[in-house]
Amino acid sequence: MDMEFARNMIVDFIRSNIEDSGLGGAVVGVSGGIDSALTTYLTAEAIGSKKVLGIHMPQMGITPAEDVLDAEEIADSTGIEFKVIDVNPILNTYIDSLNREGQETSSLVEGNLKARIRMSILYYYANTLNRMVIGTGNRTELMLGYYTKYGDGGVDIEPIGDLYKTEVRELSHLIGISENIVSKVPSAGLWKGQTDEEELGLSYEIIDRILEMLDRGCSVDDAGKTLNVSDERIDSIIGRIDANRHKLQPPRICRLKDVRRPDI
Ligand SMILES: Nc1ncnc2c1ncn2[C@@H]1O[C@H](COP(=O)(O)OP(=O)(O)OC[C@H]2O[C@@H]([n+]3cccc(C(=O)O)c3)[C@H](O)[C@@H]2O)[C@@H](O)[C@H]1O
Ligand SMILES: Nc1ncnc2c1ncn2[C@@H]1O[C@H](COP(=O)(O)OP(=O)(O)OP(=O)(O)O)[C@@H](O)[C@H]1O
Ligand SMILES: [Mg+2]
Repeated sequence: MDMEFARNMIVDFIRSNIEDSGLGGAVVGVSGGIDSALTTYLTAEAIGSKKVLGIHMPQMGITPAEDVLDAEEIADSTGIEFKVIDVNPILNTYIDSLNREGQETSSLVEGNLKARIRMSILYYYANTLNRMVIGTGNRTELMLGYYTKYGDGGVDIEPIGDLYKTEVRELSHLIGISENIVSKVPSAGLWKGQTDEEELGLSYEIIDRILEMLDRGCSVDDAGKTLNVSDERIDSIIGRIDANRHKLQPPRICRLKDVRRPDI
């Protein structure tokens, strides 16, 4: 891919979507990870840093301490407005209230809740400031459904949604995002020690090559042989794509056209 060309297209996409909406700017969740770093840089380039609010939302005890420093560095180098909001008190209030119902929970359930709390905070500011929430999902995550529905997936536009994770790294490198952010181990940060590649069972380099090959119509067999990956691993990727396809569709509506009386 011509990365300079892609960069210009993404910047134009952000600018024109915000202009067409009549909204006055952007709100981005800045985790200190590469996806939100790249999105923040491109959004600041598109509409000017003064119209971008970045919000870091750590969960004390779970979010690594260096993430806030990395998020601050992204804000400093782009010149955007920046806030830090601790999600712990909000999360604890939810969990205390829900635990009283006696239902058992899990780190995945609580992690998804945390992602939805972050989404609510971003929309609180988008509503208040008359701005758009900018998504940070990449093509790999969107194809796999590797995000929380209505959590980090609950956004207004997805500017980097057609870049594979490995292309996100390439473009971030090209625009000069600091090496410690570009080379950081990807993590959703939903529970302590979580990493994307451990949960997905393969590296992003391999996943992206599998996705590219499947996209070109290659068989599981061909992809497996070319990449030296077992059929089971490739099937697990296909399984994720199939099981999570609903996340990319609007909720299905039960259509009643055939039973509606013509005189009403
Ligand atoms: N066929 C279907 N049609 C319509 N809806 C369907 C459905 N199947 C499930 N659902 C709904 O979807 C729900 C499950 O989806 P969801 O709530 O998203 O939860 P789920 O997909 O189970 O979990 C989220 C996954 O994304 C990962 N994640 C989350 C956040 C950030 C990142 C990151 O990389 O930063 C990664 C996380 O580690 C986990 O593996 C079900 O409870 C149900 O409500
Ligand atoms: N602590 C956080 N503070 C603010 N936003 C967050 C936080 N954690 C997650 N998010 C939001 O959720 C998005 C999805 O997380 P994800 O981990 O996929 O992206 P990333 O952290 O930017 O990059 P990486 O995948 O390499 O860790 C982030 O890009 C960010 O917008
Ligand atoms: Mg992350």
